[in-house]
Amino acid sequence: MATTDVAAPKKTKAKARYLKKKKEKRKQRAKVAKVESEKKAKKARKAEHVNEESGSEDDEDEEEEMNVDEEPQIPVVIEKTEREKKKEKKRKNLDSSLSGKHDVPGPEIEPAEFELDHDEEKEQDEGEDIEIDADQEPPTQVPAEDIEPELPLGVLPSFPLPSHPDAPSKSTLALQGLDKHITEAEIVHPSTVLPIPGEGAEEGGTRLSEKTRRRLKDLGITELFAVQTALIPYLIPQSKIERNLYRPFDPPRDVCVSAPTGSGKTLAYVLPILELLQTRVVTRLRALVVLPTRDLVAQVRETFEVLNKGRGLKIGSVSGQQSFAHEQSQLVHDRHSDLLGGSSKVDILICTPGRLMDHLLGTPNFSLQHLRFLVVDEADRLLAQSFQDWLSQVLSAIRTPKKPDWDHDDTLTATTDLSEDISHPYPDGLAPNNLQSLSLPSIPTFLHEEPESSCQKLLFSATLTRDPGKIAMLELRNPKYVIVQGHGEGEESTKESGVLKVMMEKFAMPESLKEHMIVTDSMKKPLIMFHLVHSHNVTNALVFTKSAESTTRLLRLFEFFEEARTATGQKQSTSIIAKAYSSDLGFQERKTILEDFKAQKINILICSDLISRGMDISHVSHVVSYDAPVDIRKYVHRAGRTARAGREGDAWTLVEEQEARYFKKMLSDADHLKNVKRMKISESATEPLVPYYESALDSLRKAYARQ
Ligand SMILES: Nc1ncnc2c1ncn2[C@@H]1O[C@H](COP(=O)(O)OP(=O)(O)OP(=O)(O)O)[C@@H](O)[C@H]1O
Repeated sequence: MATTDVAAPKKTKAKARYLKKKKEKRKQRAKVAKVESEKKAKKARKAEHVNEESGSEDDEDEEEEMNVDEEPQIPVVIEKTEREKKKEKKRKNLDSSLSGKHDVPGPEIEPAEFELDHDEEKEQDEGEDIEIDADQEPPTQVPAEDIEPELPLGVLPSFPLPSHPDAPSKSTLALQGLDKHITEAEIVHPSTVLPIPGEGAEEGGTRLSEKTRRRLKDLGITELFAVQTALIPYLIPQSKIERNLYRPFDPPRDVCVSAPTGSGKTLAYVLPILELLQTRVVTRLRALVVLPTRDLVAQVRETFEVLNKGRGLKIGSVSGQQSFAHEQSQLVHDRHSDLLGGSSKVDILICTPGRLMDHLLGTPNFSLQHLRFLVVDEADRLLAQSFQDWLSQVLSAIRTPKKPDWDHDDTLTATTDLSEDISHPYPDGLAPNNLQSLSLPSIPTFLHEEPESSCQKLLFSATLTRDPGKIAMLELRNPKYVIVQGHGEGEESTKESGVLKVMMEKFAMPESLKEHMIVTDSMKKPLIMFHLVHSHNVTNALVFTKSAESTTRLLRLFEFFEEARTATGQKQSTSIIAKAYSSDLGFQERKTILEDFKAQKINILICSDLISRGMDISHVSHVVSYDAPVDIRKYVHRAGRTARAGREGDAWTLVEEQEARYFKKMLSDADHLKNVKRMKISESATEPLVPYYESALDSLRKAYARQ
């Protein structure tokens, strides 16, 4: 008994409280004061009796005992109905079998023994109750409805069996253990804009110089978009001191940005880089922009060049598009002597991670030690690529060189021979980052702080990674998160909900995008696509397939279809010009095709996912996912090739019947299913095109048979 009492103190307390309440009610029902006094008298007599037997008992225990042993005992037993007796017996058995606490066999129970047990318990609990507020609610583990009020006295109430607590919701889990910087993210509504004041006016909060504002106006840009409103003034500090390129003892915070496709992320980093670097005196490599594909490198370089006009900063790119030796000659002045701090022909370098690694390891005097900005665009994609461990190599190359070891004679003995590794040339002693590291110990200084690299990392994506491991790899310094995120009707817009959406991969899409899915038989997919193109007069579209090979096959079928259609049936209608765009083509060929598409000499680009990320072709009115994307990130980036910069756009996805369930689940997990409407195409709608389609299939079969 003793051990069980110790093992279950809470249970005992709850029971005691229940019994106490019951007793209070009973007291209130006492109508006659006379009966009360009689009871007290009897109690006193009983107290004497008990004290003689077992030492001191308090008043309440005595009262309880009296109720059972003395006068009321017999009437209570008599008044019990058959049902109550059965219930009592059942309960005793249940209690004893569940907890073993009341080890009393049901039928042979001795009332006296039972009362004694009960009183012992009560005695203990009354003592505890002194510290507890009498009005206190019963403990949650014993809900009031579980206690049956008609239980006879002396019968312990049953307690609910232990049960599993409810599993935490997905949203609770997504927010658990999040870095505090993420929970403190700045949430910006996509409709936020900041007008750019014209020439002669104040900068109007944009922090942009007059030169830049003039250039933007020439390009037709009159206001900053949401992501730019949040980022440009933040990255261009107001005070002159803070605009210093290097602040080794007060380095800038890193920034992570999640904003929808086509929302203007590129200008959000291009403009601050150009503004801050224009004060530089000598050319050093100060900004490095890393992108996942050559096509994107070419696109971003163009944006830099357009905005750099009249500023004189030198911009370069390396992506393997030219020979390695040629790229080397574009990057550094001198590849043959060891130069302090390396040498650079460019202020800004735009590159792919693979080629960057080649130069870091193979181009003498190519150094990242003057880097002020490291931009990782399409960050989630780049972090998924290992490419010779590019990220850790880059991070180690931008770190402030370690203080050399000084021996007791004040002679310099560097711990490592820095000249050994061509990728890390001798540190430039004059670079503000390094001044402290090269100071002689004999010069007294009160500064004990180690200088830090002033390199600011800027990460961008429409589908920012939520993987804490990947984020940790970046070694971010006090990162500021900016999330451009709207909210649906009836949804509350709080910081928490914005963060939650990104963490649960509920990515924001452009508000001007209309999305549809068409569930179809796989055999009819080409016919459906041709029908969509013709019935909606689509003349500027990207059609995504799952591979370079499917791209070629679909293009050939489409060309045969157009041939058949224009040759026989609809003589008046002009043929739609389509071209393939995939990794099967060389870079120059792709470049020419892209230029023709931008010039609208080509109507439809049938492409692989090579251009599903980042490519900015403003006039794309439709995106067709001919093969349904298999993950939500791919869906977001493909669809995001249209409806850019606030323009209207349609995204259609053809879903084969057997894929429909998976596709819908993918959208539903991203809380996006409601945004994608179902489009039904009847047989009669496609019927007029069937003869051309059949003829095209026949031609394709023959063409493949010839090969
Ligand atoms: N403030 C602005 N006013 C007008 N047009 C703008 C503005 N900012 C950017 N744009 C235009 O919006 C288009 C999309 O910009 P950008 O390519 O930077 O989008 P993004 O957010 O990087 O998209 P993605 O995630 O797909 O790479 C570009 O054509 C760009 O010129």
